[in-house]
Amino acid sequence: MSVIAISNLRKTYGDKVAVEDVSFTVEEGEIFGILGPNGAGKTTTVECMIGLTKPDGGTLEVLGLNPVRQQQALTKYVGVQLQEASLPDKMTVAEAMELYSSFYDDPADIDELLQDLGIQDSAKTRFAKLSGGQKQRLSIALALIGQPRIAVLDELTTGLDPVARRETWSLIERMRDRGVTIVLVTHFMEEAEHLCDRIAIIDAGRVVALDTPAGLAMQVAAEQTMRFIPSAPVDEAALKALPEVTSVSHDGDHLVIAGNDTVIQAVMGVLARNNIVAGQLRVDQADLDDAFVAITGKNR
Ligand SMILES: Nc1ncnc2c1ncn2[C@@H]1O[C@H](COP(=O)(O)OP(=O)(O)OP(=O)(O)O)[C@@H](O)[C@H]1O
Repeated sequence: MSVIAISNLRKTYGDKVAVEDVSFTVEEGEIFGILGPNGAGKTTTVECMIGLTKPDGGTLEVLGLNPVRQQQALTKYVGVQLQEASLPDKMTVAEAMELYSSFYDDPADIDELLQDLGIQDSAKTRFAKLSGGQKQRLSIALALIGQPRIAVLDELTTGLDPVARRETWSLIERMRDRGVTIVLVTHFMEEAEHLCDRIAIIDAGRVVALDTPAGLAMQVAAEQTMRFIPSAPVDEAALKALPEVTSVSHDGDHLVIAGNDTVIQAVMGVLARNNIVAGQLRVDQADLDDAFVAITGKNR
């Protein structure tokens, strides 16, 4: 079941087209990633989705509500953690949670949520004294206090060290396990690959690809490259004659063979029949990073 449906969304600021034409749907219970270069229109898209920004064109429906006309109703069901969210320096974690919880008719239990997110020991700590990781946990807690059905997280792990980032990932997974649908805007390929069920790549205000992380990688995975040092001279003409092989070249002692997704089995078969061992074998397969670069045509 779709919980978010965006169709031909358009938003301009004066002459500047922030979102040209964006359409996608988000299914209940999934982690949906929005990926794209700087200035692609990701934040504008999610701001329109939650009713913070009024679109110039297109239709949006979130949980059956219109974000423009029914924004107030929508806030009950959608938890939001936007870029650079900040609280007064002197406000403690517990005070922030109480303040936010007062906005909702049926808020989550504050102690339970803090415990779940591992910041119960910081309940009396003031915002200014929290570490980057603790601030992120608090922002997740605030996004969840209203027991939302959808959580929108924009650049949640930017600025976090790798350990804190991985901890945040497991929090996001726990959120999903509670049944919350998650829309995640991210710059990190690894994060999208690890967490997202599906990803929309947005470039220059348009969706240029939409698939699972593996599906996106597959779009550019037609070619694989294997490199190895053969234990004895190889009949290169025989390798080149294989239908799976597109090229055979040398890099020092290494033989470099490119081909389709079954090239490895084909080459290994020839080597085995000739009692040749492939030393220091390395296979390079296209990943989401390659897909992103290929799809957007931009190196990041
Ligand atoms: N309030 C605004 N006024 C004018 N231009 C804006 C405004 N908000 C966004 N833009 C422009 O619209 C374009 C899309 O911005 P947006 O913030 O949606 O991109 P983004 O993909 O989220 O980028 P980033 O990854 O850098 O956060 C950018 O060129 C941006 O400068």
